[in-house]
Amino acid sequence: MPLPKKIPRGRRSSKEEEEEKRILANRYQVERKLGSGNFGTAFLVKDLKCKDPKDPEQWKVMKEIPVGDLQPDETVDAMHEANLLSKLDHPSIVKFYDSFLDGEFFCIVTEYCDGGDLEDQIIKYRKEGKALDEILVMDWFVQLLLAVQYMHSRRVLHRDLKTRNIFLRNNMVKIGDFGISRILMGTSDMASTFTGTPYYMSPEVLKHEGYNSKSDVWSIGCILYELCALQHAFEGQSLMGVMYKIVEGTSPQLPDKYCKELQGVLKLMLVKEPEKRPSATELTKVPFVHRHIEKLKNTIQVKHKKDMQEKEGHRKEAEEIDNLLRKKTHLQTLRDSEEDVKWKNLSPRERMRIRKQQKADEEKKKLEEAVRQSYEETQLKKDQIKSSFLTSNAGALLGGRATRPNNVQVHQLRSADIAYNSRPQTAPETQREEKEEEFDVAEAMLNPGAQTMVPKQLHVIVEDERPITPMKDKLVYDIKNSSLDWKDGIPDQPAAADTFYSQYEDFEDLEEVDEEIEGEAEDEDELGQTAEDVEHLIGYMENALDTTAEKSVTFADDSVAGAFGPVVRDVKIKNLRMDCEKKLGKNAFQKAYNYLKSARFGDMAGTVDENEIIAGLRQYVKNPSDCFLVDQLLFLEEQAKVAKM
Ligand SMILES: Nc1ncnc2c1ncn2[C@@H]1O[C@H](COP(=O)(O)OP(=O)(O)OP(=O)(O)O)[C@@H](O)[C@H]1O
Repeated sequence: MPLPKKIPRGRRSSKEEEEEKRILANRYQVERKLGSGNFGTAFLVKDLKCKDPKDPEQWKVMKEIPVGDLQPDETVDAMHEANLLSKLDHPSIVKFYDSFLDGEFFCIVTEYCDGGDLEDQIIKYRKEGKALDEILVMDWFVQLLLAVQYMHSRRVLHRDLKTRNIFLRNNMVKIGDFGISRILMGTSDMASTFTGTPYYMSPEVLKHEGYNSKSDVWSIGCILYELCALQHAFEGQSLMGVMYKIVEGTSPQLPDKYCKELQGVLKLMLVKEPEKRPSATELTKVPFVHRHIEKLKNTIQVKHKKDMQEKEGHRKEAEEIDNLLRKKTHLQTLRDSEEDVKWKNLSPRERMRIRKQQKADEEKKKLEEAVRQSYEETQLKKDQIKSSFLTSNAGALLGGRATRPNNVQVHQLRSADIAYNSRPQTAPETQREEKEEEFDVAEAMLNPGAQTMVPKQLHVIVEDERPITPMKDKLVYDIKNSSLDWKDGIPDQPAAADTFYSQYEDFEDLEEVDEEIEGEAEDEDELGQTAEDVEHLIGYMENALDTTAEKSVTFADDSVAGAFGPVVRDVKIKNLRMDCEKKLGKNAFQKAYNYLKSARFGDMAGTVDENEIIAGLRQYVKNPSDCFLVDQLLFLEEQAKVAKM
């Protein structure tokens, strides 16, 4: 998984930078703000408990929800609910990790999904003028259905399913905020209708008939429609218009591109009466859905098997490299300690011999350097001789004898190879031949008479007053035998380790190999995480395909008092008011608000129809549909008033 993108420093306010330094619960370091929702603010955080800086699981989401100044005993229910949620685990549900109180905030820590949400996808497709492929729609829908089935079988309702709450991670969909509304709002009837956007609300919820498991099914029906049509299932110019369509309107039609069976599934999910609407489990038994679960299971299984084989291949390769490196280190250690032991076991005579050879090694280096320098100087001299000879004796060379320069001596040595053999190894063979050729010409110029007398195999070193001594000659001979490799306790040919090292010629150094292995391990981690999810999903699909599975029942939440309810609701109302002011401007907002309040709940209530209300709003705002949020605000304020009575 790619690490979360960083916002460039310049684009962050100093407050945001300050935010980034915060560490909560001694564990979560705020990285950046992701956005604000109905209840609070979401942040990307780094889990400091994850020690591996490359572990993608270190990135989590923390939602900070203002809940006011509560006594610890007032939060017991919420904490208990949160604890239960953290025990649930499904590959298509955003994992709930942790929760804690931090001052006046209730904090929830969940899995981070880096692939955006379904609303983003819908907007993207709409902008590009494209439609989502039916198979992709069904792949996502099946995952959503199985996730809802899982939660419902544990008697947990979502209450706020919408495309903005469904995330993508590693090409799998994941539902966020499952069970959160129960923690925050409890399960009172008041809470049942208290959600943000109305587009996914079921008729029974809008009619205050209570929220139950079928209400979640309605919401995924709306999501299914939106994925196909790229617009809400129930649209309207005003909140009331949307609500009216949900309660009274007909079921929307999918675009022709999608098959009749899919249209049939949608129709089942958008049945107005919850008792006639199928449960998530019943939907998995609808032949079209059942077949798709089977198809998806097979596709995932084949791909998973291939991924696993590839992973196994990578793992084996990484293991081999790892083993070889271990052997290499081990061998080196052994070799070092062997040398220690063997050194101790040597006789004084042998030790003396080795010391001598070590000394010879050092001398060898010195001599090599001296020979190299001498060689270079000689070449330089020859060049000088050649050019001065050619300029000053050109005539003589052409017609008679050349003059020999005074400061040059020529030494002919029987131990001929020495000069070249002890030359630095880097001198290429061709260069060597060229030099020999050059030398012969120079020699001919220096000593034309001797030219035929110099045997071809003899090499001559030209030195500036520095003859090679017998002592040096002897050292050069010693160099050839100065290897310090071991065999049977005495220096010998290169050890097996060198042959072993040669396998690593491709690697610049050990660090590079380590990085390579680390990289493989990282891929493996990511695959490991995905693989786990995939295996779980296959398991859930197998269960869903089991026709003997029990039939599910409709249920509503068990009664839980939402301790945070009143505060959370007030925060939501405050935020909504701010959003309205921002959208319409303070002045226009206030006028539209007063007018709508009177039309919905005041003097005008029941005397004007929806068209008249829209026409009335035109006095204050250019686009009456911009007052959608104002309607929502009024609706929430009314609920809060009733709740306080
Ligand atoms: N698990 C997650 N992984 C990645 N991004 C997330 C996650 N949860 C939330 N976000 C992002 O954080 C931002 C705020 O999310 P939040 O859920 O608080 O509000 P919302 O979804 O916009 O509205 P609502 O409160 O109605 O759910 C959004 O941009 C959302 O995409």
